[in-house]
Amino acid sequence: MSESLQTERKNATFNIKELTDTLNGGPEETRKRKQIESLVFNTPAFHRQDRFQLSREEIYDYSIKVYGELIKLCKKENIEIRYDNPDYVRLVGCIPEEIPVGLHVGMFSSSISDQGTEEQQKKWIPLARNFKIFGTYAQTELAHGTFVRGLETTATYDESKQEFILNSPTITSTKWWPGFLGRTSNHAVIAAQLYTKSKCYGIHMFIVQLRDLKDHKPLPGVTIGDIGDKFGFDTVDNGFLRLDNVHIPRENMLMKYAKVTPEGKYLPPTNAKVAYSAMTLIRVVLVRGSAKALASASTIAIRYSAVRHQTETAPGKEPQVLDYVTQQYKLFPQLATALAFGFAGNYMIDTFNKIHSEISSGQLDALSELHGISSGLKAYTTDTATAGIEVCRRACGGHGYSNACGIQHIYANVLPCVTLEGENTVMYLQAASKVISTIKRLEQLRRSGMDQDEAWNTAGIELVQAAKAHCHYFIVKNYLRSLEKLNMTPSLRKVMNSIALLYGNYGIDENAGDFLESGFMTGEQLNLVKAKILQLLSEVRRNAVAVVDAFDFDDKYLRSILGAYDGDVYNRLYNWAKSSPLNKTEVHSSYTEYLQQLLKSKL
Ligand SMILES: CCCCCCCCCCCCCC(=O)SCCNC(=O)CCNC(=O)[C@H](O)C(C)(C)COP(=O)(O)OP(=O)(O)OC[C@H]1O[C@@H](n2cnc3c(N)ncnc32)[C@H](O)[C@@H]1OP(=O)(O)O
Ligand SMILES: Cc1cc2nc3c(=O)[nH]c(=O)nc-3n(C[C@H](O)[C@H](O)[C@H](O)COP(=O)(O)OP(=O)(O)OC[C@H]3O[C@@H](n4cnc5c(N)ncnc54)[C@H](O)[C@@H]3O)c2cc1C
Repeated sequence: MSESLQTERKNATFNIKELTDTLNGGPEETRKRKQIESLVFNTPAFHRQDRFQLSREEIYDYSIKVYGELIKLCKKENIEIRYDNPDYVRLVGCIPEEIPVGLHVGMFSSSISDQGTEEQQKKWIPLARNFKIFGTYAQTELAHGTFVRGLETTATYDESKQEFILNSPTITSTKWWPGFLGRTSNHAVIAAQLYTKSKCYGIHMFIVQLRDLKDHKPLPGVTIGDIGDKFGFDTVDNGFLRLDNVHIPRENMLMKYAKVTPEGKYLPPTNAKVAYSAMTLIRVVLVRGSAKALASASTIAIRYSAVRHQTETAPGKEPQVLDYVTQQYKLFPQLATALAFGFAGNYMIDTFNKIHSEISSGQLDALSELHGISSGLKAYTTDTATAGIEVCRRACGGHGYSNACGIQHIYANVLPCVTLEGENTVMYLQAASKVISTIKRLEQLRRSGMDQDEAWNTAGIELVQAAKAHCHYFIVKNYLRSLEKLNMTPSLRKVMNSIALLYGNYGIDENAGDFLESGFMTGEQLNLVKAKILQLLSEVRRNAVAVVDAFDFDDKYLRSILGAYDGDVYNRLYNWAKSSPLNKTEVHSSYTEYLQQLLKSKL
């Protein structure tokens, strides 16, 4: 165990276990989490030491193996795989890979349970829940992701056969990006333009079988595959799909809200946007996901900064890099943000559960409110977490660039979240129709003769800024309210208050221009904010390692040499280097193939 980390832990002014329990929702919740986690951490099949040295094909193979192991484990332990089962959420939450179960449960099955009739649910949900079928959510196309109404895939009703016929009429209508579509899924919920009696009724969802259940071969009319290598998400076979006259029974259109009768009559839903429910669920989940990702990266960078000593500041004294105020100014706001987003994530899950049960019972009034807040917070938290994770990586210096750091993987998997489930600018704009002050500006533009679309586009930058400011304000308010409600010992409360104040003051400092421009604060007041931040950084310094310890990430989850609990960074780094595939033999084969020739040549 690193002496530096031991000292940090000894010097903490609060009880680490108390904070872990507080963040988990009580000691009993911590116990349940640890019990579930031990199932994963004690099953060797979930872990590969050489994970970061595998080829793309091997990584995909590994992710499917993990998927299978997870399903077996759930069956053995009697854990029902559904997104609203806390034990399942705990279990899947300690697997640090993207595996197909997320989309299968979170988008494929949830679309059916939210938008399917009782009969459809009776037929499909047991098949999905028992993994007799593997599903994904195929909406995005080559030419249209954001503009859902512009999708080109068609589902045309043929009343003589009571079937829908699905087609990708153009290259641009090829489904593109859906996760686990390329090689894994045999079914998909597909978004397509519904046609009946020669009239288009817009986007609706259809369950389509894509592959044979016996040999997994694509069914007639289905052309399907992986879209190729990406920045990250290397476990995922994001796919392409073309449909050529694929027939499905009428009953495969999800018909809880919108319906097509056997005779081909279209019956509209009370709110067409109810068809977007799966996207809303994942946007909500991503708020908590951002918090967890930033907490993981903060843990690695803060532990490493306590172990790392650099630059002799007095004879024989090389301080821990965590003692430099500049390092604290990089890292402690990330720690504070992770906590703030954690509370925002809890708020979103509670709000989602409340509104979701209203929607299930047919009351759709709060759908738009849920959409506004989930869009804004999804964008704000994924944007901020992505930037914060990179700050953590850079704070690890040179070793931060090695895959041994562990932050790269976190970054690569959070990065697409600023695009998937709604590109963030577009999501901010969805949240901005909800911010009162921007309406004034829009009215001004309208009075100057612009039409609604023109005015909206012209005010776009301000609208996005307003949405960001609103999300930030909401998160600060929710953070302070959540702390007030928690039952904590005075020593823990003191630490948590300092971190919350740091979050608030740092936010003002970062956006100082806006506060000055609006006349809300003077330069003198901003100087007070800066002084307060310095004071708070020194308060947080003493407890920083203990706070990240309280997140309680297992080393098997973090997979970081720089951020492991024992801080034995240098021995581990040396062993990591020795295990590099390039070091397998004493002399690499390229020597005899090329270098030796060069040495022998008479150039
Ligand atoms: C962090 C670490 C985690 C790691 C891994 C996680 C893995 C995750 C895996 C996930 C894999 C990724 C999986 C994927 O990526 S799945 C694909 C995700 N795709 C998208 O998210 C597409 C984004 N685009 C849209 O959602 C729509 O097209 C938007 C919203 C832009 C416009 O829409 P549309 O073109 O239809 O517009 P309209 O003009 O007809 O209507 C506008 C009106 O509609 C209201 N409205 C709009 N939407 C909703 C809604 N949902 N609930 C309630 N209401 C809604 C809106 O407020 C407005 O209301 P009002 O103002 O008129 O009253
Ligand atoms: C890793 C990953 C996984 C994915 N998984 C799935 C999946 O499982 N299923 C699925 O169906 N899809 C999936 N997607 C697709 C994803 O949902 C879309 O890529 C996303 O919704 C963005 O759409 P787009 O690609 O069309 O971006 P575009 O809309 O083309 O964005 C390009 C630029 O245009 C801007 N822009 C677009 N419209 C507007 C506007 N109205 N106002 C202002 N600016 C605008 C954007 O801000 C952005 O800067 C996935 C994508 C990725 C990267």
